[in-house]
Amino acid sequence: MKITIIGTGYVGLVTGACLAEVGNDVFCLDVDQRKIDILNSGGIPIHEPGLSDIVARNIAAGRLKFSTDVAASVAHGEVQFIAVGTPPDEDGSADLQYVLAAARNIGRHMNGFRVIVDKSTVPVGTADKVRAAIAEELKKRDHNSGFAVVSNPEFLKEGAAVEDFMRPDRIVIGIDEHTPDGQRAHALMKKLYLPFNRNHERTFWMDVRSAEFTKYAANAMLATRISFMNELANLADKVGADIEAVRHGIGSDPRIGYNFLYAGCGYGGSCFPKDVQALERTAREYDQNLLVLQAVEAVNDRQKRILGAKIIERFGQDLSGRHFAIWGLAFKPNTDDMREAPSRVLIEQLVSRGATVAVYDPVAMEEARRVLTLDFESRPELLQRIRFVDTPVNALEAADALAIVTEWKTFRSPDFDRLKSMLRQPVVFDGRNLFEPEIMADAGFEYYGIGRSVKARQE
Ligand SMILES: NC(=O)C1=CN([C@@H]2O[C@H](COP(=O)(O)OP(=O)(O)OC[C@H]3O[C@@H](n4cnc5c(N)ncnc54)[C@H](O)[C@@H]3O)[C@@H](O)[C@H]2O)C=CC1
Ligand SMILES: O=C(O)[C@H]1O[C@H](OP(=O)(O)OP(=O)(O)OC[C@H]2O[C@@H](n3ccc(=O)[nH]c3=O)[C@H](O)[C@@H]2O)[C@H](O)[C@@H](O)[C@@H]1O
Repeated sequence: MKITIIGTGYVGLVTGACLAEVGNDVFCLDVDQRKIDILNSGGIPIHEPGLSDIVARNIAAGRLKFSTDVAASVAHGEVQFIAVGTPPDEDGSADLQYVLAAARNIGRHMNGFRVIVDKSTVPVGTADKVRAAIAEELKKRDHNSGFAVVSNPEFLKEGAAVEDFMRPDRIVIGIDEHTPDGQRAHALMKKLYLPFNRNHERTFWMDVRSAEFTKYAANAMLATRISFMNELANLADKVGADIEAVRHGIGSDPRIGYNFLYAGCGYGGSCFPKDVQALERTAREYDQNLLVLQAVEAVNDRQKRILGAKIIERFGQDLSGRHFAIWGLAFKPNTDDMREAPSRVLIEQLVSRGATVAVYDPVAMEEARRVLTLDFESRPELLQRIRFVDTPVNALEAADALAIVTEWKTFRSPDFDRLKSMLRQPVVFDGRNLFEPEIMADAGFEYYGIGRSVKARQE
């Protein structure tokens, strides 16, 4: 099938590459010339395991193209995926300007039946706005090709995006099928996703609004689990319980399960923070307050400061003359994405109190340098206190303590003797509970996990 993907970011690029991989002829559009140039010269603008192989293979096979040519992109695909960003607006609602710009472009150029698929995460009711934007442009041109707007939210995780797309838990498709155009869209979407349903049927067909809502409900539920555990972890620290033991104890109940219950230094990324806010905002438009989600957000804001708070409690409010090593900058492992990363909050907490930091991440160094330069644009003297180093060991030199923010696999089994000898004091703040408190204590470390206070248990 001929497919167009509008927006060649994390979701658009993965969707385009994976749909090409199963034999479709895919045209990827982006307004960012730099991104398109990188892709056309054989590069990949993001770090995503497995993606560069798929992209290279499908470019070579002639099934995957990248361009900034809007008219050509609309002419290409009978199915047009909108996968542009939906960042938070000032009031927390999803900013739909990119989605609606994409829709208007389709209306301006289409010359035949088109299925427009909202892949971006968009609030309930957005498909109606997309439909209206396209209809308005068609009216201006006095043109009346048929079209249908479909919701097909994406559930992939960064760092595992290719695997998640190729082997999804579920495919959610919302179509209002009461029109012939809707029925035609159903047939096309069914054909498109056939290769992903071979092992067993994974598609859930529903109305458009329910599909739009499903995406927010999924992210809100996952964020809730994390904040719930983080809040309990902070209590566990006080009462001398071990949140990891508690996770095992409750996760064994199949109604609860083990996944997404890891306490840590807060969730980041481009999606949980903005999607929780956007759902709250939607509710307010309907005079409803989502009290649980308000708490989820507040707990997460506090949790992102938990490592800094523990460091301040240990070393005092004034950190001048102190130096800290930070391992992990990306918001999660296997990505270079720094959006809403907890590392940014910790770094700000430390350098604004006079400390210097040496920071290391296996893949996000370049992106971290870019993002932190922007974070400290108005306070360049604080940026001077950040040293970017090229190995985890180099970060440790003369540090008063090590703080771990991202659970990269390479951090899991360090040479503890070397670690101890390089740190000025053997103090470790583990924001992702990578290590066992008892083992760390036996090895002579002063160890602070999240919800795993050994000290409290020993007292
Ligand atoms: N990043 C993730 O893991 C996931 C993201 N989502 C959702 O997917 C959507 C996209 O997210 P990302 O891929 O992370 O965003 P992104 O920021 O990586 O990519 C968006 C791309 O759209 C391009 N763009 C903007 N306006 C355009 C236009 N009018 N025409 C063509 N291209 C245009 C931008 O230049 C950018 O390259 C968001 O709604 C997000 O919530 C959903 C599931 C997972
Ligand atoms: O809508 C989206 O963009 C995506 O958002 C998340 O994916 P992602 O943000 O890529 O990464 P996650 O693995 O969900 O991690 C998000 C954050 O939560 C944190 N986390 C995750 C799990 C956990 O148990 N504890 C915890 O603190 C991670 O460290 C990370 O900062 C969802 O998992 C995807 O299903 C969804 O498609």
